[in-house]
Amino acid sequence: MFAEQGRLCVGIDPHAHLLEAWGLPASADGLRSFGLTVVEAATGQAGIVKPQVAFFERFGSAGYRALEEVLAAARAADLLVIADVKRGDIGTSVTAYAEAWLTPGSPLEADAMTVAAYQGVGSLADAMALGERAGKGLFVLAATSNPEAADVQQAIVRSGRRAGQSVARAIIEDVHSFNQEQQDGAPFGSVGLVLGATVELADYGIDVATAGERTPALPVLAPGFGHQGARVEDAPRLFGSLATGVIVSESRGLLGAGPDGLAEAIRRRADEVRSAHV
Ligand SMILES: O=c1ccn([C@@H]2O[C@H](COP(=O)(O)O)[C@@H](O)[C@H]2O)c(=O)[nH]1
Repeated sequence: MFAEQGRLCVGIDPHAHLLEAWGLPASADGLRSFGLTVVEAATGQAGIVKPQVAFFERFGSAGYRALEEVLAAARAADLLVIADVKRGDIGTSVTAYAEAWLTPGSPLEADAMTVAAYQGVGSLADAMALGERAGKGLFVLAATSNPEAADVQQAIVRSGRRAGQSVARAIIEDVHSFNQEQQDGAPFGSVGLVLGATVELADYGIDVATAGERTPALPVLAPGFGHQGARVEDAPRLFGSLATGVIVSESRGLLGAGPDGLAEAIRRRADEVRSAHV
């Protein structure tokens, strides 16, 4: 999929101001139209879409019904779907979240989901194993794109085998250990990281020159392009050896061109991503 369709991930973030600009109602029907329009515009141009589930949750069960249709349409169009849900909890509960989003045939089936390791990467172990068995993926938040997160994510772990590493670095190492244990000959691990394109990974004690030299390779979901200020041409410098696994994720910067100019904006950004050799 990476080779054929490239690494651009188009966010499906139906902000209220975008619904209005697109001439859509602020309702579950508006979300459905918005999501289906993004899916249509991305098809054949980008390989991946990422619905931001928060916007659908605002409309309760009707929002979830709209989301189910958008997920099904994206998967039917052969787009990979990353459900941006950022779930985290004790192990048994986070596993139930994984069952909801990663079980084949489930109403909310996606190809991957985002999860939070605040309760420890170990709390995600069963969910990660479930994803691996189902041929699905998880992206664990590590160094996120929002500036408020730096204090927590750069904090130094005090005990255990990751002592002395930043929280973000420790999460990367734990995820890599899981992928190594599961290794099945696939070039990429089933679990990846969220590493924002707005941050300098050196500030987290991560050396991008070597961080990506791993087998299996680490998938990286990289939000922060466009509206948050990161530029596609900077991706090779920002991610270094991790760049082979980077998914360039952008929402508002592309969605602002919609609905009429969205397909063209996606086409142009997908070309930029290819030219940047990410
Ligand atoms: O570190 C993170 C993790 C997730 N996000 C999500 O990505 C999109 C970004 O939207 P833009 O409009 O391109 O800024 C949004 O859904 C966030 O919740 C992130 O930005 N940073």
